[in-house]
Amino acid sequence: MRSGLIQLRSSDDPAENLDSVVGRLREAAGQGADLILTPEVTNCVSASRTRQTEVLRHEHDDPTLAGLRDEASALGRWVLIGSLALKTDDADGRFANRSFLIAPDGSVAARYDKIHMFDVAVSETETYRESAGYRPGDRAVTADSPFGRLGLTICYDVRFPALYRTLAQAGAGILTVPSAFSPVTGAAHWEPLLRARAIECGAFVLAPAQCGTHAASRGKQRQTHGHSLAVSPWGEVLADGGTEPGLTLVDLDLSAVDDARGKVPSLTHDRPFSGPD
Ligand SMILES: O=C(O)CNC(=O)[C@H](CS)NC(=O)CCC(=O)C(=O)O
Repeated sequence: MRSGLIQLRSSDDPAENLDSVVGRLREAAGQGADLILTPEVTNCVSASRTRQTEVLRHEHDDPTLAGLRDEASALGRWVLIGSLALKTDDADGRFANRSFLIAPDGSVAARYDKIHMFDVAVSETETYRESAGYRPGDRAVTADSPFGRLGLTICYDVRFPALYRTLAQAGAGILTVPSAFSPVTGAAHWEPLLRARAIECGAFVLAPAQCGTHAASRGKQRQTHGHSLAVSPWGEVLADGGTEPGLTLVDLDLSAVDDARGKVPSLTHDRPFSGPD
């Protein structure tokens, strides 16, 4: 099967972002992609609560979700919307950071809310507090497709290997990690983390990414690492999307999952242990 990783430099204007994603989806379908993936916060990259409150919508009337469902069915392809920032009915006004798997008939096959929140001080001048704006999820999600079982995750989740082990042991052979990684942590950690998850799970890792310099908010320009990555179950980097927006096509030989797990069956070797005291 052929996968297509869409790399975006999303702005804080959802209509503009929808236009560019639809263009890339058509390009990917034209090149024969069966499963097409977009990055985290495909609809809007913004650190301004005011701007988000103005432009974001609830899932039931979100134009990006509606538009991408229509496009998936028009093209007859599977589409993993890495995530959409969406309004919720929570009293504290926090948003959801939600990933969607769309089937070729346009239906929502699965939805996943990012569990782990990026509350991190990368340096004195670069800090993130995702939990201030977003409500974390609390459920691991898999979904069945013609390409086997998918395990859905988002970005900072990649640092929590227990989630991936759970998904792999639940039968996922493709793990999705749509992201908007920070440039500093991206340079140091992005590739090794993704390769480690692929190796320990014996699973393909597909990680479409945001890249470049995004719209300024609160006087600060947000930058993201790019380098959309596809990794084989043996841990090899199959493709790297570089630093510019674009489309990366990757052919996946799905038998590589059983091959890798046959050679190193570590997923079946968990042992109970006690301590430390
Ligand atoms: O901000 C939004 O609108 C959506 N959320 C994100 O982009 C999140 C929180 S800032 N980014 C990450 O999780 C990057 C993780 C990362 O860079 C690392 O683990 O090192």
